[in-house]
Amino acid sequence: MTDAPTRIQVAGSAGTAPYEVLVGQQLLGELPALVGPAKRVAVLHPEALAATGEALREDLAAQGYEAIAIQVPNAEEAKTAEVAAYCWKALGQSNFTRTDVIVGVGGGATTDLAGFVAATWLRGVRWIAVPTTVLGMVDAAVGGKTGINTAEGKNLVGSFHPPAGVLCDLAALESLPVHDYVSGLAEIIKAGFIADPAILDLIEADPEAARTPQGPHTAELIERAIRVKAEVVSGDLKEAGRREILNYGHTLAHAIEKNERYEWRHGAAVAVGMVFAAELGRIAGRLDDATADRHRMVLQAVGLPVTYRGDQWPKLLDTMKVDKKTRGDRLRFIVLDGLAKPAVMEAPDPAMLLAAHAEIAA
Ligand SMILES: NC(=O)c1ccc[n+]([C@@H]2O[C@H](COP(=O)([O-])OP(=O)(O)OC[C@H]3O[C@@H](n4cnc5c(N)ncnc54)[C@H](O)[C@@H]3O)[C@@H](O)[C@H]2O)c1
Ligand SMILES: O=C(O)C(=O)C[C@@H](O)[C@H](O)[C@H](O)COP(=O)(O)O
Ligand SMILES: [Zn+2]
Repeated sequence: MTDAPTRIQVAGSAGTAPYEVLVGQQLLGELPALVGPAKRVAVLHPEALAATGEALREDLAAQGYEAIAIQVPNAEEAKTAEVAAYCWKALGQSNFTRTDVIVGVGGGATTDLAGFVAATWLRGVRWIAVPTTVLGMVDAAVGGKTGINTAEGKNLVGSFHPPAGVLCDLAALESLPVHDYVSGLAEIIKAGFIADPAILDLIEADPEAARTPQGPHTAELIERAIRVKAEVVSGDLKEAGRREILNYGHTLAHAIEKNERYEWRHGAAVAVGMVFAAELGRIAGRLDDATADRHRMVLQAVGLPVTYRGDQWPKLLDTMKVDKKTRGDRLRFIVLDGLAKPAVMEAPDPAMLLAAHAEIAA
């Protein structure tokens, strides 16, 4: 017998339906109920999860669905217009209609792509997220931000298209390489700094344990971070305001990812980006020294990076200009006015940006 899963509600907004995020073990039995009366199901998965994708496809076929598997490249290589076009072709060739359903199984890159394909195919079909990384569970699969990258930057094309449900099967984390597991901790730590400091206390108490799925607080950390995300997106699906707090650390992070040709994991870049944002807050006199220093300590304790090459600043600054929070020529950053007090900093003085950069420059 497995315990009943935890169910976290995400409210519908802007005309979208509410849905649940389930966290537990052996959740795939929940899939048919979510798929509902569709005739066809497309299981979109990365190369690394070929066996999982095929097992899921077979399972759905055994339940009577016309099930196809669409294999896409691992990680950010999947978040391109070319791969999206490949998926559209597969859907077209299987006569995929508006009542059919896409299931995205994988990390955040895969679910971002799957959601985007679902948002654009026939102007929108239902989709279900089955995240298999820490980062996917606590952040990417929840909230309906879907998208792909372009040559100019990260996530520049996309749509708000919430899933019909999210199944976080913690058993999937057993096969995740430690580097990827730890990368996901960055978004959990982000949730700690912007909204739920108990997360930071749990990680700081035993950072080594936080690095593994066997740690005593794994489920609690994941559920706490999901609750933060669910609460925020429930009130502001389309990022008209408060949702911007989820972008803490991301302005610089996305520029680093692009600069590294997406060879850095998103979470690693977010770790550096949060230290930068904390320094910006400190330099502006908005954030106390202890909270700013706490960023470096907790991130380093779990093995995340807190510095980046110092010679890249002009390129990073240039890329930050296309960040989605930018308005005209005004760069905007999420900073902290204190622990769990996120706020927007509008058009900071370039000298302040440079000073914050000096604090993260390796
Ligand atoms: N939509 C959102 O709100 C949102 C939020 C946060 C991040 N993101 C996006 O998520 C992406 C990062 O996601 P990620 O950190 O999950 O990385 P990822 O999706 O790139 O996955 C990392 C690697 O792990 C493999 N993998 C996935 N699950 C596995 C498993 N269980 N066992 C073994 N290998 C597995 C993947 O194939 C990939 O090679 C970025 O593109 C980021 O922009 C989106
Ligand atoms: O859900 C959100 O809103 C976020 O900003 C969560 C981020 O962790 C995530 O990386 C998101 O994809 C970034 O979105 P973007 O709008 O800056 O591309
Ligand atoms: Zn992120």
